[in-house]
Amino acid sequence: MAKRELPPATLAVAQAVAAVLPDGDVVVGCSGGADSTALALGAAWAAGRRGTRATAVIVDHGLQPRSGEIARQAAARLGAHGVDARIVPVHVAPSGEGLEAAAREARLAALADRGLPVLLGHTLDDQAETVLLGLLRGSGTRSLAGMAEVRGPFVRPLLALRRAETEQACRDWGVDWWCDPMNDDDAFARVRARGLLSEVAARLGRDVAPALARTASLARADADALDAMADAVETGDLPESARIAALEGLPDALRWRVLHRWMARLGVAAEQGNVLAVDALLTRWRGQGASRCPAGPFGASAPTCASPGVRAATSRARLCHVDATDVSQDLEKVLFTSDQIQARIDEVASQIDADYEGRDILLVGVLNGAVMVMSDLQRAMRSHVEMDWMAVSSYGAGTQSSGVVRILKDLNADLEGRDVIVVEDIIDTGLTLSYLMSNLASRGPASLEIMTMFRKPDAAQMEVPVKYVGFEIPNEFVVGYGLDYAGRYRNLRDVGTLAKHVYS
Ligand SMILES: O=P(O)(O)OC[C@H]1O[C@H](OP(=O)(O)OP(=O)(O)O)[C@H](O)[C@@H]1O
Ligand code: HPA
Repeated sequence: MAKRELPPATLAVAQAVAAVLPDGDVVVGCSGGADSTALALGAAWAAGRRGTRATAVIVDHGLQPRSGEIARQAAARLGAHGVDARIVPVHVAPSGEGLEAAAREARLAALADRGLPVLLGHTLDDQAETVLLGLLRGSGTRSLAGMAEVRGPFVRPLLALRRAETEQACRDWGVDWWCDPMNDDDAFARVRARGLLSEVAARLGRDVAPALARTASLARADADALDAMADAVETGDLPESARIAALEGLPDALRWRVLHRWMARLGVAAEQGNVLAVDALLTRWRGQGASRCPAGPFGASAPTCASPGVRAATSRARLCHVDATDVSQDLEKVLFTSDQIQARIDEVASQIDADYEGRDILLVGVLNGAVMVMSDLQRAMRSHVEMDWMAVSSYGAGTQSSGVVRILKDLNADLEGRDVIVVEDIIDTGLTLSYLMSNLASRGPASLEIMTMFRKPDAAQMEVPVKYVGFEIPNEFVVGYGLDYAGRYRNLRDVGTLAKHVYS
């Protein structure tokens, strides 16, 4: 058939195939539907002009009651139009990925079996559905990239054409096609996506498929470029600290890809939550401990991240496991870094030294929270200090003061005539210290003052005279540097606000 004899829709199909037709013979995957029937006819036309052969292969999955008959009818229709058509029966063994995926695997394997390029009949509408499904999967640029025009032996010449065009092309060629009832079966995600696209188009008053298909080609170009850049990141020969610095310096898009590959290689479930948890150890490490990730779907049952390779690659946090429960997810923001806290402790210690020049001081720490500040403060002081401890509790496992202060452990020291400074991690409502101060004042100290690392002025319910304050902070629940929530987070070096999802 000469080109000028082809009506517009058939010409569009034939030209689309001719534009990408590989040299030599090809196989055309054909289901008997309009898309692949038009593709087979277009390929036969284009191959004929080149003097090569296009053989339509109809894979019979044996999954529908009349599948053999349907395949024979499809072959006959093509044969009547001069297309060489073969039927290849396959056995579909259900796999963990579901029957649809297993059928697809078996089909592609059968089509590629001859070692020839394989043309597939996916259209722009299929591409739009694939992008929508990818968007809902939420795995980023790659999942928006849809189907590639060429991937391995598979070539998709019709990605720029609409389904309506392939149907029109079949009509123009005078060939009937098979309407697969599965295409209307809502049990399939793709069918539901198709319905959703029609609804979106109706609601917006415009066809959205072309925009989604354009998104696919833009996203594919971006994803290919970023993947190539991530492939080129090679930190293997660098010492650990340089390796960490090299990764830290990368933009998120590259660093996450590098971490994703590395975790996948170790058999760890490299879903984004886990990647971010590991990433936080690299880029936002503030003393949080190891992070544990479950093994990936094909990995061994236990995480393999305890290997020295894992530690070397990711962690100055001495990472030994990788986990989505990494505490960085539990913090909303860091208010004070360890360095800022230490610098402020030095200032307060100097001030106390100056105020108590020539006097011995008894520091009374309030367990448990004050352990860190007591330890750092006294080491920053030049004065002679003794220390003693009280244990009281008013918060228990919650984020609100119970208002009832209990002495869990009393002092060993006698306060009579002593210069006493009570050391606290935080004053919040003031209930704890207001109770404690009147209790301690009744024991006859020469002087009694308070040093607290943090104070929340907006939360005060009781006025407590505080001589030394590290930092005033907003009225938010904070953790780290001795401050806990339900016993956790005390060992973080920085102090940050606790994300609400942890306690709501
Ligand atoms: O000003 P307030 O509202 O009374 O809160 C301050 C108190 O709360 C915390 O103790 P917590 O009872 O939580 O025990 P902990 O030190 O063992 O964490 C903190 O260490 C203070 O002692
Ligand atoms: N964090 C931890 N413990 C506390 C707080 C806080 O904000 N306030 C009183 N105890």
